[in-house]
Amino acid sequence: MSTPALLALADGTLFHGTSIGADGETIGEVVFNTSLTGYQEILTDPSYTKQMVTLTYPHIGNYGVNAEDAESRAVFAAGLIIRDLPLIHSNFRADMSLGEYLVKNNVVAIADIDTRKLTRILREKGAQPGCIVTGDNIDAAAAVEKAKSFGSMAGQDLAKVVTASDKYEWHTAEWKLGVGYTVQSNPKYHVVAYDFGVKHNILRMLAERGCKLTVVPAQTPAAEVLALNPDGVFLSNGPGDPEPCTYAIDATREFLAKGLPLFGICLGHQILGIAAGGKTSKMKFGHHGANHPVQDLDSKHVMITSQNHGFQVDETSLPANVRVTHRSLFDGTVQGIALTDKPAFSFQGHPEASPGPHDVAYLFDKFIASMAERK
Ligand SMILES: NC(=O)CC[C@H](N)C(=O)O
Repeated sequence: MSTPALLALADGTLFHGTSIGADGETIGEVVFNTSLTGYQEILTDPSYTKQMVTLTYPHIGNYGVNAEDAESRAVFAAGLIIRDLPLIHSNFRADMSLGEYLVKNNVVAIADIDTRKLTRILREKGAQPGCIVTGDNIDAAAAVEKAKSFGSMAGQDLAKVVTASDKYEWHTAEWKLGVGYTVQSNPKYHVVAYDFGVKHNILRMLAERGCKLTVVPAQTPAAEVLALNPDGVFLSNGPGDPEPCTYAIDATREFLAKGLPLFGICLGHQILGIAAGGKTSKMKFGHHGANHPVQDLDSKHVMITSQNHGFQVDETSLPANVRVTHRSLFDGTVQGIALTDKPAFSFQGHPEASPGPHDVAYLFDKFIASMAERK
């Protein structure tokens, strides 16, 4: 017999379904993601801390879960909400089913609800807090109150919560079919990567391109990083609101002053935007998916990109020395910036994909080129 589960939204909407993960309850901000595949990478993306993800694609779990596709050390999403978990999974790389993985990682998750209705609510009203509860005698009114108690993602400094506790070196490069993960044994550049909740594929793509990486905790002062004598500094993705990450914003200002090559992704992009003099704001429901069109304003190329953000850099707040380089073709929001007087640039979406298309991978090459030029 399957265990019942309830998803309650802060606005009082109730979705009755089936528990497909751990028993218990969880609260978080509910966001919808339009990726067709990549549920394992999404669950393990630290940027989803305190967020529960609903996938708009109806069948989730078809190809199971494997040991190689994790994007970090653990599952960070606060919960999973799907339409249908298939009875069987099938893939030559799979070690277990999605349901087994959710139980093993203690993730509360619900299936058999109308995810189209849920997505319409989030699109019209904006991302909102929710609560999933599993079990036979669920108190729906209490679940709505718990959802309301979550408050807002605005103002939450979560990068310093999920970051690594100590600095470490990273050498793993990209995954190759029939080989698995490869190792960078002959690096040309030393990059210090700030871990605000870094996705592993970013580190792998930098290693693949000839970088030795020293990954440092979010609150590492600029002086400690400069003492490592890096060729460039990378600012990672991460959860929460960028504005309270003053430690990272201050450090970034110091790197800008030194003229070090800088590359930021997602939270790292927002931190660069603030450090350069701009402002960020919370979006209505953000961008989460692996199928969002973005235009490179220099080449005019349109790329299909991976996205996961709920905050944005406000275009009108940017000073004269910051140029908008990329734009979302969904809503016109800023997707990339570059400083006109420093070797620093950033992207709001995810050039590392994982999951998603690799259309924006050229930005990693651009970062390598800016380090090569300075050397
Ligand atoms: N993936 C990310 O780095 C997300 C950045 C930030 N937490 C946001 O929601 O906008």
